[in-house]
Amino acid sequence: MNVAYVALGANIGDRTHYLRKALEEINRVPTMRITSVSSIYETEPVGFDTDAYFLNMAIALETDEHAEGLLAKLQGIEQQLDRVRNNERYSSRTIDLDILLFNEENIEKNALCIPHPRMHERAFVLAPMSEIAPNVKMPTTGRSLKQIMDAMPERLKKGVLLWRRQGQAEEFGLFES
Ligand SMILES: Nc1ncnc2c1ncn2[C@@H]1O[C@H](COP(=O)(O)OP(=O)(O)OP(=O)(O)O)[C@@H](O)[C@H]1O
Ligand SMILES: Nc1nc2c(c(=O)[nH]1)N=C(CO)CN2
Repeated sequence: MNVAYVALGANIGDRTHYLRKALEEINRVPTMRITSVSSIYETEPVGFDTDAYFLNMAIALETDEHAEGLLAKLQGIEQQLDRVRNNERYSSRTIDLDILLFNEENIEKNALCIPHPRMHERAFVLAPMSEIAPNVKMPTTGRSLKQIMDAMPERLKKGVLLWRRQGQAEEFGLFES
């Protein structure tokens, strides 16, 4: 059994619909089981210019898939949930599912880098991750996610606001503790 952490992001369309559907679709795959779900944060877009704010969250899951298999399943769910890809570096999306960590593995392939190479500099990833995995360490540096979040400059954190607290989103079902 493998343990993976996945970041979810949505900034166009009915954002909560897409987050909820992504959680449902992940849990429907027989080889994947969600074990924790963070709060949802509303976050200022980072790295590209748009007025469409994101909803971001993170989940932990157990899976029998290896990392590439998990990526393929998550990409299938992105496609099913209206994700349109274009040639731009970053663009708005109905749903984004990124693998952050997979056990304590370091993977550096063209199509798959784990830990996710930009996770340590993204408050929209670290805020939800430091709720569900505060003591989990980056296999690269040995620093815990909470340590990294706490050390992050205020200017990077200020675009990340708690939007719906963990456990208070009944319609997600999965939030029930
Ligand atoms: N850890 C990872 N999780 C998901 N995709 C990854 C990962 N590492 C590499 N990739 C590759 O990145 C490609 C682009 O993914 P995507 O379009 O979701 O990027 P993005 O979310 O826009 O940007 P970012 O990677 O900065 O979050 C995917 O096709 C996938 O092969
Ligand atoms: N706030 C926010 N900004 C982003 C996000 C995201 O999920 N949230 N994802 C990106 C590419 O993955 C680029 N910028």
